[in-house]
Amino acid sequence: MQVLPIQSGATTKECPPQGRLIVLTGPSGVGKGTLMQALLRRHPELYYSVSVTTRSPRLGEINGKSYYFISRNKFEQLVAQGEFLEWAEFAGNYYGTPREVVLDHIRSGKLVVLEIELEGARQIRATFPSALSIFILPPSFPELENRIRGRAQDSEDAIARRLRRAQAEIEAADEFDIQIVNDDFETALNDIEAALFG
Ligand SMILES: Nc1nc2c(ncn2[C@@H]2O[C@H](COP(=O)(O)OP(=O)(O)O)[C@@H](O)[C@H]2O)c(=O)[nH]1
Ligand SMILES: Nc1ncnc2c1ncn2[C@@H]1O[C@H](COP(=O)(O)OP(=O)(O)O)[C@@H](O)[C@H]1O
Repeated sequence: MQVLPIQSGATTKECPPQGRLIVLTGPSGVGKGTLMQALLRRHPELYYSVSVTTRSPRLGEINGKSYYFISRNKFEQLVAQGEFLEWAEFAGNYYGTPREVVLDHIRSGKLVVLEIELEGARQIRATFPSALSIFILPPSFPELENRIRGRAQDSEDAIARRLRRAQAEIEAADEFDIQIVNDDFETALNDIEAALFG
């Protein structure tokens, strides 16, 4: 007996585009931002959600591109108005994902990618069970410290806070759908692509 394919190409084309939320998380300094930039360069069709933060801009960061930089008062006002899909406090600053713009892009069929810390990623897992969550791991803890120091953009105090938090974050890796070790950069990038498009 001949087995026919279940779906023809024509049927697939008639389906409405399927939007999805993708979450990239992992400890500070593991390379999430660098991986995300490379991913966006290779796949301009992805929609990257620019977060809102109360942290001060680093050298070269542009308001509206890296983050929307706002005051704590303003952030708290936005929280009270329910403007965030998720938000968290990290190393003394607030970070949040704007709700409406993300939902609009998912509704219009886009793959929407978030690069956020652990607490926010947990909130997304709870509220969006269909989201794909990817946890990026460092090859080792000393290498993570090297990367944070190598970036040379944080004070000693901020580095210490990030490292303390990183240990606990790494222990949460298994809560997420996929774990990828960012040792060789190209390999890690290919692994993310495989998770998204493979
Ligand atoms: N929950 C949450 N975390 C965010 C958001 N935007 C960025 N983060 C995370 O906040 C942490 C600190 O970010 P940042 O100050 O830019 O430092 P870096 O990513 O460690 O270089 C990182 O783990 C980011 O992924 C957000 O909208 N929500
Ligand atoms: N696979 C890798 N091997 C070596 N260094 C890396 C790798 N991936 C990222 N880095 C470097 O590590 C540092 C931290 O990366 P970053 O993307 O800022 O991390 P995060 O966004 O997770 O805080 C940067 O200097 C970046 O160039």
